[in-house]
Amino acid sequence: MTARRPLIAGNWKMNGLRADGLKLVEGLIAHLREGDQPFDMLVCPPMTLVADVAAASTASTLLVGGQDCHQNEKGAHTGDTSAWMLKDVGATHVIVGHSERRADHAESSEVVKAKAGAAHAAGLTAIICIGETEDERDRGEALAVVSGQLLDSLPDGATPDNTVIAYEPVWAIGTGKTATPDDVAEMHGEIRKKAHEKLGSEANRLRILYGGSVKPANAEELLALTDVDGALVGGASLKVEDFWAIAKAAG
Ligand SMILES: O=C[C@H](O)COP(=O)(O)O
Repeated sequence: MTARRPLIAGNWKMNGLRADGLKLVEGLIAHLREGDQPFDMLVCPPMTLVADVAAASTASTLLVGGQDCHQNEKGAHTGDTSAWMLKDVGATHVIVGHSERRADHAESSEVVKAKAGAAHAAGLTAIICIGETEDERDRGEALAVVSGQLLDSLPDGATPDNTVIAYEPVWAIGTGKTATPDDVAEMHGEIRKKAHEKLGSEANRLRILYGGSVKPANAEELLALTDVDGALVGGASLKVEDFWAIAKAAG
């Protein structure tokens, strides 16, 4: 059995002015300094705060990431940010293919794959998000949709050291609904099985996070599942004590 260190990642989405973000990070760092923790903790603030949060975290174990990157290194892409720029200001990770970007910006798995490849080239770990809609689940297509997204979004050169997968059923995001532990266990098992097609036995080291209304009340049950190696948390990552309680559930 391969030991995988849990990753507890917070996606702040489009939330947080400078003072809020820095206060949140200060609270998390204070907790991290309480002692060695059996998990990695990552925050992904909005682009405006990545540099400040990274600077505030340098003397701690808190990791910092972006919420998206462009697939190119530089160029005429107004409003976009490259993986190299994130790396330059201290990020170590970047989320790609979040369902909100797939929906709001029509990002296909092909684009997500290119973004993950750019993240790797820049020296960042890509957190590739995959997940089915409620209609797809109702039609019995969840496993097929998620497997397809996984295989289509994983770039060549992906390894468990530069890639994390986040399974986020779209219908569970920000809704208070969570997939049942049985559904999550089945999906994560399937994702690992499919990952073997691309990564071979290295897939046993791949971290697969669950995301979708994770909160202190359900974290322990979800994080105890065999193939759940952490969480990608939205709303509850905006409160120090809630996010910390979720992380502690991983220990
Ligand atoms: O990236 C995080 C997910 O979209 C989950 O968000 P949520 O915890 O607010 O449901």
